[in-house]
Amino acid sequence: MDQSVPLAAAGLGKKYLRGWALRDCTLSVPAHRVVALVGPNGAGKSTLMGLATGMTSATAGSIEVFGERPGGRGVHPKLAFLGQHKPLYPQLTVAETLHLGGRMNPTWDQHYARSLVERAQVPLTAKVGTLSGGQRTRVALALALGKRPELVLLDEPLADLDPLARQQTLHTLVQEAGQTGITVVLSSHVLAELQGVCDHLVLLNRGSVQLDGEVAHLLAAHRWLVGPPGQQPRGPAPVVDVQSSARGTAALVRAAVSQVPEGWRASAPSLEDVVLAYMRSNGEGVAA
Ligand SMILES: Nc1ncnc2c1ncn2[C@@H]1O[C@H](COP(=O)(O)OP(=O)(O)OP(=O)(O)O)[C@@H](O)[C@H]1O
Repeated sequence: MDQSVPLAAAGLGKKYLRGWALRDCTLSVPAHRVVALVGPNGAGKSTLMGLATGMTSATAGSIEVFGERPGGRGVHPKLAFLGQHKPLYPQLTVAETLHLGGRMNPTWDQHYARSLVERAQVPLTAKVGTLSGGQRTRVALALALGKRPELVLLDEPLADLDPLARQQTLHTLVQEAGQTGITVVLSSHVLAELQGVCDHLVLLNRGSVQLDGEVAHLLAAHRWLVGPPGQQPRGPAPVVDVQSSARGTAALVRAAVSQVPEGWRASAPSLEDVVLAYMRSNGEGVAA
């Protein structure tokens, strides 16, 4: 029971009738970080968030939010969750929605919630049902953050936004996280936009944790090697994934800069390169 750790799981498993959605997951989300939760469709990201909020219960192992097991008293008071389907009433105005948020949350900060929608230029008098997808997301985000949580779980909150709205919403989120010190866990399939936004990464694959660490450490621990076609890089560096074509071979390896095999060129991978290589290795890549 460590109350300073926003989210921790040990041997966590969730089994549905069709099989295990999560299996033997052990992870610890550090405080004051923006954490990317990534993985292919069906990897177990939403299931993990459902377990953290107490919406569903574990079949095996344990999960704790600030040292407490979810369930019983409802969502932990320090936790806010925003799911793929934003829980907004279309017939209410934005101002009424925020008012309702205040009635439902004892820790509500009306001034802050209002400033978030105003900064996003969402009209307070507009009915929620008339807003664009992007505007609705900003209202839902204000509802989540207005509760002044210490941990926010966002399950693909940007999925229905255009690229500019995604960028602006992410920017707001990171800015708020930096200023308030909250921990944000954000699931997303758009890997390219996570670099520079997230400082910690958890990759789920087939219900298990495949990568879990600081983004800077993960990037420093991998190299992208390009070499002759039809060859594998030789040397001590463990290979995560290799892709070959008539033009050459590209491999992601776990290695420091100095360990470059002869005939190969090394470069720094992007976060997207690293995540995709581990996803392609289908759970069999070398764990970082
Ligand atoms: N209520 C449920 N009943 C039965 N199986 C479920 C249920 N919810 C999820 N699953 C299964 O559990 C697995 C993990 O699903 P989950 O929604 O957690 O994955 P995800 O990583 O969030 O996927 P996506 O990226 O597609 O949203 C999938 O195989 C899914 O079919």
